[in-house]
Amino acid sequence: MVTLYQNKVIDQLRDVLKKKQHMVSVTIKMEQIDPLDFFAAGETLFHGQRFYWSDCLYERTFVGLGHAHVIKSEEKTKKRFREVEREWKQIVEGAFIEGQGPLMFGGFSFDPLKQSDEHWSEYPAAQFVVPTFLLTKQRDETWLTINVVHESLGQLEEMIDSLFHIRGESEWHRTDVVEKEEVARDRWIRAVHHATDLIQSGMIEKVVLARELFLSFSHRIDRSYVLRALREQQSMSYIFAFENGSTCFIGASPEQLVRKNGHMCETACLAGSIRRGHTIKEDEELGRWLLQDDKNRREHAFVVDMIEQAMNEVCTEVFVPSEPTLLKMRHIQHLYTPVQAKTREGISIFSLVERLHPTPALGGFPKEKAVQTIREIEPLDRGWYAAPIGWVDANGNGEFAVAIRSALLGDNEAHLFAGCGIVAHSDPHSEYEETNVKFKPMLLALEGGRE
Ligand SMILES: C=C(O[C@@H]1C=C(C(=O)O)C=C[C@H]1O)C(=O)O
Ligand SMILES: [Mg+2]
Repeated sequence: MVTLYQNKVIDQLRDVLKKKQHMVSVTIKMEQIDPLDFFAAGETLFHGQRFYWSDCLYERTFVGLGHAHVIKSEEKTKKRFREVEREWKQIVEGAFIEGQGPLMFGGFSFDPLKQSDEHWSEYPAAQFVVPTFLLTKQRDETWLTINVVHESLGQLEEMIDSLFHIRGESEWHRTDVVEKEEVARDRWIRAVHHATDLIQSGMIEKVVLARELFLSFSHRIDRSYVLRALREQQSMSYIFAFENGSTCFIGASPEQLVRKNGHMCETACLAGSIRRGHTIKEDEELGRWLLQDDKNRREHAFVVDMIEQAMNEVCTEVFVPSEPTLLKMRHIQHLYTPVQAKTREGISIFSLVERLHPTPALGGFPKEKAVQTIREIEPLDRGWYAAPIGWVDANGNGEFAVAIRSALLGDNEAHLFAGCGIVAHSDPHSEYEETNVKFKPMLLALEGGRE
């Protein structure tokens, strides 16, 4: 499939590598291929170095194989966003580009100051990768970008050969769950009580508390299988996977953090939840209830107010609808307010991410106090859960989702995460039930599609 262009590309790379540029990035048009077959084809040669991303509207899908360059930051302050931005600019400026240019994909941790758990050890405060091979599918067109830094051309030829074997008939493997454990369930319920006390005493107004579900499996989890299940089951979601060493962070999130294209940018307020109904009638009743429920409207309003203010500081023409609507996913419906704006001169996607993360949908309000409260009372390390994950291209355009409805996969185990917004009148039992609904997308994909 790549072979038609293989010799031409290798020759091109050979020529430009002679110029000793820091990175060479060449894009060629490819035949149509399912991006998941491309992801699966990297299983052996690029295991631990793959990523997958598709946006809510399937406008763009990216699959990365191999690491041409890795940008990492262990910085525990907001400097991490600027460090990544600086390094990315340097790479782009020093690159020889033919075609669309390189793109990097990665994410940030939720809170670098939180004591880190062993299972998140491969996920630092920030990490982005520029893949050796990037497949881009945009509408009906498919492109392959090859980014080369250190690899010898010999290795590259071998890698391209291996991609030639993609036949679009990958085998998928399902594995059985052998153990399911609600981690620190009682501590989480106590934390919710604690949070409502803090809110009622006026210390804080909203705080989001998350908990963990641990699963172990009879066999190795097939990441391509899980991605395919997510793609089939969770329409209108960002589907993502980021492999790092032996683990893979994966999910299907309905929540956009920010998208930037030139000066135009979008973000979204998503908070307030209820399950889907079993019948259309029940579903509509639940939706109407959600739109009018005081507790959920409060949860949502904190997010709208904060995002509107943050955007007004760096944008013009900020448009925020006055009332939320419903966003209905397979298992859950949310209150939703989309926001559009035009960035001021010199405002990068990194500064938007820095400003927005975490919104009160994932942190709380006021921001600093909420993050500190989470750090102190939440019985888990969020790692990259609930944090920004996404891509940035050579022109500084890109998109980030909020990495919820997600799990960290090891070989035979999975850590699933789900949280909910606690406000003054939150009832721990209903919040607990809300997290159960939010675990469903990952559970269904991992359990092999049985509901
Ligand atoms: C924290 C999560 O979801 C967030 C919390 C919501 C809520 O409490 O109503 C709704 C959407 C998300 O912003 C999660 O899914 O883990
Ligand atoms: Mg909620």
